[in-house]
Amino acid sequence: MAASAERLTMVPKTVQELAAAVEEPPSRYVRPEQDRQAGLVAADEMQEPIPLVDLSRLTDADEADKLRAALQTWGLFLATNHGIEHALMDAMMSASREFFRQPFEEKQKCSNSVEGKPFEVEGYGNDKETTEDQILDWNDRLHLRVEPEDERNFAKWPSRPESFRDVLHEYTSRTKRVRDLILRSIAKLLELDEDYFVNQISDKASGFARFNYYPPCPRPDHVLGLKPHSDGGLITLLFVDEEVGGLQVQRDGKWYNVLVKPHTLVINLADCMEIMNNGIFRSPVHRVVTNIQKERLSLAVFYGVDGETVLEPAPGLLDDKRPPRYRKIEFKDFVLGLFEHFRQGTRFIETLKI
Ligand SMILES: O=C(O)CCC(=O)C(=O)O
Ligand SMILES: [Fe+2]
Repeated sequence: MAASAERLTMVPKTVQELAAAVEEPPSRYVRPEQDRQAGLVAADEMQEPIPLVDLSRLTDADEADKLRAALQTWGLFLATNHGIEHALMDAMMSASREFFRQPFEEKQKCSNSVEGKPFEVEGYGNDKETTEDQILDWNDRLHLRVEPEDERNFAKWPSRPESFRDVLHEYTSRTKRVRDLILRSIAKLLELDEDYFVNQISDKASGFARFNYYPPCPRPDHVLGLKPHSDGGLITLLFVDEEVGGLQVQRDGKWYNVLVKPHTLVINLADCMEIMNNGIFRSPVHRVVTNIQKERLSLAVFYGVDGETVLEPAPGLLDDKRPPRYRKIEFKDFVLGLFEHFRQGTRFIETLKI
C-alpha cells in the first residue's frame, strides 16, 4: 500500500492509475478548445442505422448489396453469424477484463517500456510520447502481435489469467477466417478476381491484437478515450463492450455513435484497403469518447500486409477515366508515417493522395 501510494506521487504510468488518483485530468489529456466547442460527446442522429450484415449469407445478392451500401456510406458495418462462437467471445472479453483488473505490478510484466525507456510496439502501456504538445488519450492498451504466428513474442503475452493465451489463439484463428471472407466479398463487389486482396497477404503479413481499456473519466467533455484516427492496415475486426458505448464514426464532418448488439463485430476498412481499392470504399475516421461512470473495454484485431508489399491501387480498377488516386508506397514505410501522424492526430494517407 505504502509503496503504491508513493509511486502515485510520481507521474502515473497508466491512465488506470491516473483515473484512480486525480479528480481533474492533467492538461496533457485535455483536447484543444476548438474540439471541445464542437462538443466532444454529442453525436448526430443517424438517418439509418449502420447495416448489420449476416456473414453466412454474403453469397446472396441482397446481403452483398447491404455490405456495399455500408462500405460506401460508413466504411464500416456490423457483422453477425461471423463464425466466432459466442462462448469464445465471452471468454476473450472476460480474460481481457481480468488482465486489466490485476495489480499494476502484474500487468507491468508485459510492459511496452523496458526500464522506463525504449518504447516497444508490443506490450502493455500507452502511446509513445514524442512531443510536448502531443495530447494523450484516456486509455491503456495491451498490444500483441498475432501474425505471423511464428513471430509471436510470448514474453509480452500475459500468463495471467491463465486462459489468456489459449483464448487469444483460438479467437484470432477465427478472426483470420473472417478477414479472408470479407476481403473476398469486397473483391467481388469491385468485380476484381475474388482472391485479389487475399493474394496481397503473404505468410509474413502482420496481425496485431490491441486490447483497449478505458477507465471512467471525470471530464468526458474535455478528454477523449481515443483521438480521431483511421486504422492503418487492410481491415480491422473490432469487438466492443456491448454495455458501454463510446465508439463514434465520422461522416461528412459529423460524429455518429456506433451502437452494437451483443456478439456482433464491428468491421472497418483500414487505410491500405482504401489505397488498394483506389478510394472507392474509404477507411473511416473514428474516435472513442469517455464515460464518467463506467470502464469500457474493446479488442481490435488489425490485419495488414507484409512490410515489403507495395501498396497501390488495384490495376483492375484503373483506366483512362479512373486514374490512380494514391501514390505507391511500401507497407513498412507506410507504417512509419502512420505512427508519426497518429500521435499528432493527422492522417498519413492524406499525404499520399495524388
Ligand atoms: O475502442 C474502440 O471501440 C475502438 C478502438 C480503436 O479504434 C482502435 O483500437 O483502433
Ligand atoms: Fe481504430
